[in-house]
Amino acid sequence: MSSLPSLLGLRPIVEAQSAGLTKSPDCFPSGHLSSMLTCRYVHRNGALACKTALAKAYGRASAGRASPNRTAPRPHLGVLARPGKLFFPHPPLVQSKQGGSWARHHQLSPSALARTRTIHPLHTAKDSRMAMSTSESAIPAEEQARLVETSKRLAAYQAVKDHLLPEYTRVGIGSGSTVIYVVEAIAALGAAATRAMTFYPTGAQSEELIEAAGLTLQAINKLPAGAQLDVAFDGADEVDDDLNLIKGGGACLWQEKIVATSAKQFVCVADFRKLSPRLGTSWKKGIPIEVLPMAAPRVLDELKRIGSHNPRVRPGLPGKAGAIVTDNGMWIIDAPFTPLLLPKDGESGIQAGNGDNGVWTVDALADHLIKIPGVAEIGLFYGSNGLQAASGAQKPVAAYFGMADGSVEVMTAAS
Ligand SMILES: O=C(CO)[C@H](O)[C@H](O)COP(=O)(O)O
Repeated sequence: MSSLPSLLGLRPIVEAQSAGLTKSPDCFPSGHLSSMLTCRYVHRNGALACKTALAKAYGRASAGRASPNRTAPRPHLGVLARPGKLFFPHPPLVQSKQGGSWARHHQLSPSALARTRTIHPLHTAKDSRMAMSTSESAIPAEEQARLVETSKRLAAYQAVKDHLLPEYTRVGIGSGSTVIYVVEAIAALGAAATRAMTFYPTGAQSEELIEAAGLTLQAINKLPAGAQLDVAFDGADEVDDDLNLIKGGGACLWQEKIVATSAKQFVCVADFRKLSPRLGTSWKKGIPIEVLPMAAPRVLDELKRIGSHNPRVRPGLPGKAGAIVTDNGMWIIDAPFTPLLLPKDGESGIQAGNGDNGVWTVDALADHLIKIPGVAEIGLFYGSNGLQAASGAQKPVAAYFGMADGSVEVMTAAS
């Protein structure tokens, strides 16, 4: 039997693009969301629908059969492939505005939904049924891991397609496993497209990625005074309804924040596991905080005082005995908190989110953490986004999520 990723068509999409297949011009608006688009891949002459074209182009039986007139089913957002449906044994917890108690749900808020559209690079009824019937027990671990990789790659290619314009010359490249696919997508554009571009890394890993892809590398401190990056791409550990992020799972958060805030547009790329109504619901390891090693004990004391549950210096094992040391010679403390509220949660008057009983809004906690002596930078990306601030925004203008059904959901910032 074909593997799920091959049914989802990841490689075919990538190969289709390099083989000259293009997206169908007849993308059509869906009935579910006004901005939702469903797209198909076709030959240049437009004669064949996606899967037929791919099977012919690559002789891959796994690309499946499709009638030329087949159109993709339109998934109902919030039902298909929500985080928690597939892989999280304990669904994310979100504070219910109505009852004031903790209620389980996976839905985006209406305002987040209104800012979300779904793109189906390649999608069949069969894929859709598979995604819907999938549960954590139904898919072997190896297949789950491949599905996640597929999702990351789909999101990366779509984000690069939408946000890397040919005239851009300065591009930020973040860190982590998803960014590998961002660099892959950029390199796939070819030397002619990227020759005039310079790429600015967020640490040792992305430096290597840029060099290995044959792209031009430049340190962020060489960005001329007053200049900005045209765009920066980076991953995230968790993304909430308002596009606040937790970052730093790979211990690169300090340089990541410098690069993100140096960009006119910061674009986040992730897989479906990262989409979360409130920060701290699915990412349970805590908020990464980069600290001066000598200050770590005092920072830990303060974190406990303000309600963090068991904050810890991140260990370097198995690779290194003792604490992890960042690219900047610092340590990382991971500080778990009760899921972080948004301003709209406070409007109900149920929770103030000012730290009482350890319950914080994202902004209030971030403002407090960054002022603790010895804290170099925090892994909360918050505040205004690139549409609201002329420069220096930490939040992305858009977050791309590769979904388990082979679609890409794009959540855009409010202006
Ligand atoms: O913030 C980061 C590293 O400091 C990464 O962007 C974040 O951890 C996501 O990583 P991945 O793409 O591997 O899931």
